Parts: sequence; C-alpha cells; structure tokens
Amino acid sequence: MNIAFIAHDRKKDEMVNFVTAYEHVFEGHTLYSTGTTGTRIMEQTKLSIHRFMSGPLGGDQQIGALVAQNEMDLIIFLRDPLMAQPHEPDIIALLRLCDVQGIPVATNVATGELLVRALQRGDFAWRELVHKYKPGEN
Ligand SMILES: O=C(CO)COP(=O)(O)O
Repeated sequence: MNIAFIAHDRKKDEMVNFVTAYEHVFEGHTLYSTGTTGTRIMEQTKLSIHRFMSGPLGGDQQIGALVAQNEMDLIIFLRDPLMAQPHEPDIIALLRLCDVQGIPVATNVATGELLVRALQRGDFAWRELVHKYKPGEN
C-alpha cells in the first residue's frame, strides 16, 4: 500500500512516536511524507520514506496529486487544530481530494491506530482492486 505521513510542527513528536510504535507494520509498505515530517521519522526509525517538499512549500499538494490519481491508499495527517497554517488552502484541498476519491485519512492518532490495525488485518485489500482497475488503464 502507498501510505503518506504528514504532521504539523506541534504534532511531529506524536507522529514519530506513532510511526515508531507501528514500524513493523509500515516497513512492508511504500511510504511518502511531506519534507520535515519524513526527516523526523527517518531519524528515529529504519523506515525509508519518499519525502516531498515541506508542507508550506507545496508538499501537501504533491501528495494531493497522488490522491487525485487514486494512488494513495492511506494518509495519516496529524493536523494542529489550534494553530493557523499559512498554507491552509493546500491542507483543505488535500482533505477534499481524499473525500473525492474515498481515501482513508486519519487526522488524529486515535483514528490512525484504528486504520493501522485495519491495515494489519488486511482490511485494505480493496485498494488493490482500485489499483488494478484504474479507469483507462485496464
Ligand atoms: O505543513 C505540513 C502539512 O500541512 C507538514 O510539512 P512538513 O512535514 O514539511 O513540516
């Protein structure tokens, strides 16, 4: 599965702890992140992550481009609900695209845990069908 990690600054420690706890699950997948989030995770784990640009510089939009093509299977996006972000429109656009494509997205660790456990159980198998039967590609 293609999984993306994104965390706002005050949520980065929480993200690192979360990903560390489930490193054994994530290591079998293809991982993406915004710039700084990925750097922080890779400093603390053995995971290899494809890092896009930092969020304020367009990283959310780069991940959004994969979502628009229905190529992202799961997004863990730990947003800071208590601080305004300069790139708020990019964030809203990314979440909107997740709803357009029906992509599972967790915006807090509690939901993230549920989705990761579902991933472990094989509940994301339907996404393989999405990849297999993309419009115009089958
Ligand atoms: O701002 C972000 C998401 O909106 C995260 O970007 P960084 O991972 O580069 O800090």
